[in-house]
Amino acid sequence: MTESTVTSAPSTAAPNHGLDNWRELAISQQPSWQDAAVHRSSLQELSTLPPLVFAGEVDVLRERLASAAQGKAFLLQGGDCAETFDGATADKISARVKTILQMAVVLTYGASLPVIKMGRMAGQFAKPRSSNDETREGVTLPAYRGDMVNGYEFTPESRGHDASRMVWAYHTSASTLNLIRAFTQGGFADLRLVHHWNKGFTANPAHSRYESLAREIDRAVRFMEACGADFDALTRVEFFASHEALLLEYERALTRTDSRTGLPYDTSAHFLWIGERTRDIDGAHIDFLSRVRNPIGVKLGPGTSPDDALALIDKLDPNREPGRLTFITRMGAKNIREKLPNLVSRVTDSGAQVLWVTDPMHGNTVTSPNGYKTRNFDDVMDEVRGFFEVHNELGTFPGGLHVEMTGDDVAECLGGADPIDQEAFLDRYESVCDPRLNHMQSLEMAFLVAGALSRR
Ligand SMILES: O=C[C@H](O)[C@H](O)COP(=O)(O)O
Ligand SMILES: C=C(OP(=O)(O)O)C(=O)O
Ligand SMILES: [Mn+2]
Repeated sequence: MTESTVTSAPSTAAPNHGLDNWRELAISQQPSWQDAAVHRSSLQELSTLPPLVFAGEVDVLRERLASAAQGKAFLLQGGDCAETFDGATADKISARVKTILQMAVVLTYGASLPVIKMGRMAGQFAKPRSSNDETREGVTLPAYRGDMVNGYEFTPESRGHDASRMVWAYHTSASTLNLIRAFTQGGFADLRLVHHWNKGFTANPAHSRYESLAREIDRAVRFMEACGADFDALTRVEFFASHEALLLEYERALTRTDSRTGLPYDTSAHFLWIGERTRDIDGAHIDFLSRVRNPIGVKLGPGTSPDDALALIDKLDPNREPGRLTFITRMGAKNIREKLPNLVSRVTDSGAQVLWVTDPMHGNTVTSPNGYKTRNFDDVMDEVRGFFEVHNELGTFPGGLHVEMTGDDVAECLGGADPIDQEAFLDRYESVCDPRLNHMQSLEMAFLVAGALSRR
């Protein structure tokens, strides 16, 4: 692993690589901190804390993503819509990592490709919102913007924007990442163990339609065993951390100069993405992320024109560097077959090679009749199918899946083979922002996607 130097105060770091240009540009979705002194001291503290990831790991990820862009690997990126500080417990973190590892084994089999495992974890604490405020029973307060900004509790104190939460987010990210590293390096990721967990999924009669694929995987594992495969070498996996780079002050304070290359890396995570609401081509987010060496994602909604996509490539990946840029499309099941082909064709014709990933969640959000923000499992799967159809038709690579999911038995998305109905929301809806696939729905999606990948 490579050492990165730790700069003292970011604003005085030299050379600066234009890392503060964003401060002069239009910026949206930022907090209004209530206490200037706390704001100053929090950023000062963040700028001296150790990096959360190392530049060498970030470089490895860029290589992995480059192979996914060429159809030689597949990205699985998943986790909460919004992580919470209270939710950073051993049980919840292990359940999420476990579910991602289980999904990855199924996808590896289906795709016959390495699966790059990445959590929306260890830093996914800031949320862009459609509205600045929330009204409940006649009382209006600032909207919840993620634990890095304010609390979910609906009181004026909790909803105030408190900059010390950025430091809290750093420490929660550090402890989450530490546990993820321990699990994925310490034996928890053993292929035999993960395979054993997956047997629990098909034991449920509701999942009998997935039995034949599960049996095939079982036979493959036995075949490996019979051939004398070294299972002890399969007890560790690479696992990368990612989040939306929304609060640029936080990202800036954790950006450090790599001592090997002298180049800036945002050490808050391996991979950062820019959301649909903050990808203004002349805005602050695009400018800042264009200047760090990490692989970058951009969410593309149904309103994205091919020219928008080409302009993003020019800004974020001017050298057309393999693995640098990932487009995460979130068109909605109704739009994807109409909107995606032109986008992909124009980008492909331009000679750029980006990694195409589907986020089948954010274009399919609806309100249930009993008032919960939800998604239908069938709509989510329809968008995934549309994504594969479009890429198959064009001969391009459907390179990955980006999902909001949890390892817990929550009820937030409707449907699935063992269906969740809206009545279940009353007891088991836990998300503080968008609805997530629960453990079983996540595995079901992996089985369905594995089927699609194996038919390619
Ligand atoms: O996760 C994405 C956004 O933060 C979320 O969908 C916004 O939700 P809202 O429309 O309820 O603000
Ligand atoms: C905010 C998110 O998505 P989008 O930018 O696609 O709306 C998200 O991924 O939680
Ligand atoms: Mn979300």
